Amino acid sequence: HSLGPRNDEIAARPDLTVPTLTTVRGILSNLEAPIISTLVQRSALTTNPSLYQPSESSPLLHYIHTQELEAQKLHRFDYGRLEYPFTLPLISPDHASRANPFPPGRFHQDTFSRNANLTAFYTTTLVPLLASITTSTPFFYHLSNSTQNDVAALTLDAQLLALMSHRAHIGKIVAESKFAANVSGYTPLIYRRDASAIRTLLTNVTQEESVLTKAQAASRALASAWVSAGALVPSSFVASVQGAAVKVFRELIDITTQIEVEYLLQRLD
Ligand SMILES: C=C(O[C@@H]1C=C(C(=O)O)C=C[C@H]1O)C(=O)O
Repeated sequence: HSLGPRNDEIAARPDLTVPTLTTVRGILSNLEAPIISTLVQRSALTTNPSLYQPSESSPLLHYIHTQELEAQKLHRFDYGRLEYPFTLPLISPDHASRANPFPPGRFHQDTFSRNANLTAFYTTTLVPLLASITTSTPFFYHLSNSTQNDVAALTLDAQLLALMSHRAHIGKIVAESKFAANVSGYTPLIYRRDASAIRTLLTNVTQEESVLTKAQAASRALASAWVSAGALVPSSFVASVQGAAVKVFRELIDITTQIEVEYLLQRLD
């Protein structure tokens, strides 16, 4: 696909207009509860470190691959869905032409996914944190009293990674919406391929801080709700989940920012 989409593929691609930044921020905010809920559920299971070697042949990525083959048939990764697979080839990029122009505000598919960074963060940073939450009574009960529930954990890992990936790749529409609101500011930087100036122009530290503050409050609320609901979790559960949630959102902000920059570098292709 290095030559870009085939003509029939282009014809099949809708002209998708992105929402304004305020609406996109609401879309990002709407993903915080599901990400943190899944993190809370996952934190109440034990962790088998052998599933998470940082390699493409890890049981984690193998499990995700089997799910993605089915998901693809159900159109999970179609154009404009902002869901990008971890183990399958990526959708081909858009190229502007006279017959197929991309005015500001129209979504323009690029060639980037940052899923590899997410799995690296997950296996090297998040899994050790999850493993340190010593749950002696995971919610799947086996008569053998084994605390190992590999499939239950992997199912939640796959769900959590898909949600995190979706959140980060919404950076593409954040970027389009910022571009449409400031075409004359971004255009020369894109032509100069000045990634660091683009990053400076799109970064909003106040917004980032508000995302982190909300993640901290939401993780306290959701983890505490598990305790009130009767979950047999250690006394450190709420604090541990909060610590993990803040790490997750700090990483998501960084990866979202990278995705925004990369999207803009290809915006005029
Ligand atoms: C998503 C935005 O862009 C950047 C990334 C942020 C994030 O991932 O939440 C927050 C602020 C910006 O630095 C935004 O401005 O809302």
